[in-house]
Amino acid sequence: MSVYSFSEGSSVAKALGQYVKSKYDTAMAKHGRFTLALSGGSLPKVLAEGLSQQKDNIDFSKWEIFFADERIVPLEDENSNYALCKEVLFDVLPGFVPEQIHTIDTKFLKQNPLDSQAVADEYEKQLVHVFANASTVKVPVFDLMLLGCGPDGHTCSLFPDHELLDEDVAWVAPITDSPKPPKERITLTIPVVTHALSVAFVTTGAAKQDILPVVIEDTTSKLPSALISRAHPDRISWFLDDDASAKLDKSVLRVFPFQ
Ligand SMILES: O=C(O)[C@H](O)[C@@H](O)[C@H](O)[C@H](O)COP(=O)(O)O
Repeated sequence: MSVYSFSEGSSVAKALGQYVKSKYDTAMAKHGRFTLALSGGSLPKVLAEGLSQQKDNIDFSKWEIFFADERIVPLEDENSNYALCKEVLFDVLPGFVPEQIHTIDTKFLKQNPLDSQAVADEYEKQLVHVFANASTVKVPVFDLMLLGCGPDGHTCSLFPDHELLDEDVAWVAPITDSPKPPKERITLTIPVVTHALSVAFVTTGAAKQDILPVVIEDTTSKLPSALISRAHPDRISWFLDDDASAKLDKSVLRVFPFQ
């Protein structure tokens, strides 16, 4: 596991941009496209800042984008992860192909009651379609997942002690009791997240400093972020600022290789 800490947010963004560019280069050399799963929360803005420094050397039309989790709301709703990413990323950086940005199918929102399982199943079909010829294993293999980590150790919409942590069949699952609002969401499941070739957690601010030692240093932790970090430590990077990393043992920190 590579844990990086930077003195300020702009340095986190710059490093994240360099890291994503290197994963994009590797994916392009390998299969001519870049498959990426994105979280909501604070991540999209940091990513946008980092990518704006790399944009001249990236062909965004080669990006195939899914959401690591999504709130079941209209696509233009202020709670939509897609809406947030559209505002700060897709509408700002050049070349994204709308058909390659995979949103939830909002036709289900017209139903009453809402069938969140149907939303998850349809999203899974989009994954099947995109990864049909690419995967030799029975789980999609993303080039990169960019995730957040909540102050309780959740990531995607995988929350501590939730039954979804045991899901080992579905690629996409609904959640109807999310402790972080809104309650109704879909999320990629742990098998999909842990099959990604690379996973980066991007987490800043003092509100995260108590949970990070548990997630990163406690090898028995059952918190979702810890379970994912431990599955394949060599594929995991953490991008933190010094407020977030303040209570980590300094021996876990690595020097960021691109600087
Ligand atoms: O849709 C969501 O709610 C996010 O995908 C969620 O999993 C987020 O990544 C974490 O809650 C961290 O959010 P912050 O980075 O804003 O703390």
